[in-house]
Amino acid sequence: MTTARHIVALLRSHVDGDEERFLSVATQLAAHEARQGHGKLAQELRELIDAAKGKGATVARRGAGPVPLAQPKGELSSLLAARYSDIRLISMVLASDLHERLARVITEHRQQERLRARGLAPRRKLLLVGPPGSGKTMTAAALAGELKLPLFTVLYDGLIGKLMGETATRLRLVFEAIAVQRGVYFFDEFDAIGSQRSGPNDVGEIRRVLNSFLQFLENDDGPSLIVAATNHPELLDRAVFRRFDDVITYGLPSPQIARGILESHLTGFDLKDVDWRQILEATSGLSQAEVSRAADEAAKVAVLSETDGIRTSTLLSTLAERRAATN
Ligand SMILES: Nc1ncnc2c1ncn2[C@@H]1O[C@H](COP(=O)(O)OP(=O)(O)OP(=O)(O)O)[C@@H](O)[C@H]1O
Repeated sequence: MTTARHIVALLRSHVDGDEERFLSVATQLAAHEARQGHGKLAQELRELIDAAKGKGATVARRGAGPVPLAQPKGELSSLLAARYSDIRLISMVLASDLHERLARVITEHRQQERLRARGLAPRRKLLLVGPPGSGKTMTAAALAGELKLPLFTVLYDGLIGKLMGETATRLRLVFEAIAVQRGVYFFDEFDAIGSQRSGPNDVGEIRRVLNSFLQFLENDDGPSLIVAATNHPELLDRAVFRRFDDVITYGLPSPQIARGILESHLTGFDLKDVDWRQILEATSGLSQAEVSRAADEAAKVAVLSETDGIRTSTLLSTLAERRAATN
């Protein structure tokens, strides 16, 4: 191939976005120049090709694939449970303001290098507050799923020690992991840290654990997301709220959200006979989790009666069952 032909082939592979072909033609060009006795030029081309290959691999690692999941080892294995999540934000039925806040966290995380380059910090320490079953855990999983990051759930049984100072030492281990292994770290029932219900009944020790947590949280400047969730914000020290980049409040579902959850769980079933006014009245006071469960139960009834149609009476009874179960 002549050099002009090489240039045509290079441009064509560039236009087609065919990087492999682009690098292969560039390698042929380097060999061609070497044969012509242009050793220095050939060497320069080879170095550029090697650099381009390395860059391509880094981009592929960062952009496309999920961040590799290193299972916690040694003492960490009793402190963190690791998994991948395939939940996406779109799997959640959310009020638009809540959706926007979570989407903003995702965007800021994806663009964190751009933000950091201008001295700006992405939102990465979140406190989720709301009643049981309102979607806090699902949110942590959706953030991990969207960002292709492993989800690490902090295991309190392992974390909370009986001996003085033990909990703070283990917390340090968790924060060391947060700094080195990129992921979404989820502290569910966050009030367990520093509340009377958990550690030894020594108020001084409880205070120390909370202070350690706040100190570690403040010092952390790594690439991981830290998500804490609580059903009991009233148990949290006021100082805690300030240390998070965002405090996001969850509530019970509005009738519109409840309908969205029912419809999404009953995709593929015929809902034309459903009396939504009655159904939505019956969802009042139930959590997102209970509404989801009721939808799944109604789906099972339909499948087992070999029908695609969901009846109002079935949904009313599965919703009533969930209400009875929560009371
Ligand atoms: N916004 C939502 N959209 C769709 N389904 C939801 C939503 N929120 C919750 N769910 C359903 O409810 C289930 C339980 O929710 P989740 O575990 O996230 O609640 P939680 O707030 O973490 O509860 P807890 O405080 O008891 O841990 C989810 O697995 C999902 O099926």
